[in-house]
Amino acid sequence: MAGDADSLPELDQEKYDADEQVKIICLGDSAVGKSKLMERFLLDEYRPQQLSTYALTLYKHTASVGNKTVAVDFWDTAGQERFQSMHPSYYHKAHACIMVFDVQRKITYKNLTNWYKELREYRPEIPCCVVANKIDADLKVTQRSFSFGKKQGLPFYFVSAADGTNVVKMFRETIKRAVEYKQNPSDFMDEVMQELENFDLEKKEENSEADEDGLTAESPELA
Ligand SMILES: Nc1nc2c(ncn2[C@@H]2O[C@H](COP(=O)(O)OP(=O)(O)OP(=O)(O)O)[C@@H](O)[C@H]2O)c(=O)[nH]1
Ligand SMILES: [Mg+2]
Repeated sequence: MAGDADSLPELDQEKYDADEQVKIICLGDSAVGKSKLMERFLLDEYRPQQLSTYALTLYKHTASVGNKTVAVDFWDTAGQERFQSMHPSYYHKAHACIMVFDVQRKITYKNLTNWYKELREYRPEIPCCVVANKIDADLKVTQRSFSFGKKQGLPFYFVSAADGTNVVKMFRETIKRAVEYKQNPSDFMDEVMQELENFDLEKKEENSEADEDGLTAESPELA
């Protein structure tokens, strides 16, 4: 389920037999609970102690959206200050973003501005949401209003990776928005990518139809 930088070649292998495939990234300062949220959603369990995420963890998940099977790649990385910003490949081809802060540390909320700015440099249009984590530690915070993202119309969730509040809802809605975005990209480059992907699929289908007819690319009939 979880991998690390060493298992990255896996990305190049044949993808799942899914109708759709999306990549969702997670941003936020160190220790806001990004990894715990993913663990909670994917494994539905929570281990209180963990070392900081070292480099990159890739979680693979299969979801159902409507009548479609969707293969989801969740990318999780350490948001440590020591990295300052993410490598561009982290953003590359992402279809949605989850931005997390810790309700107990104001600075992590302030830093959302920087994360958001960087996200928009690479991915100007992808759906994004703002997640206030660790509400189990102080339920009163849910009465406060956090205006970051309101102007941009970003969905906002109060969640807790520790007790699971709103975690499934937040992930499910994000997956749905990622799929919608992939199908109707508003970014020019993404439109091109989607066209190419459709073209590839059509080609594959044509080839497999030809195979069924006993024809292969080498067949003289196709020459
Ligand atoms: N009380 C409480 N603690 C939490 C919650 N989520 C995470 N934590 C704790 O916060 C710490 C950091 O969680 P991680 O998931 O490792 O944070 P991260 O954002 O992945 O951190 P990096 O990998 O360093 O970027 C851990 O000690 C968790 O146990 C939560 O919902 N409530
Ligand atoms: Mg982590």
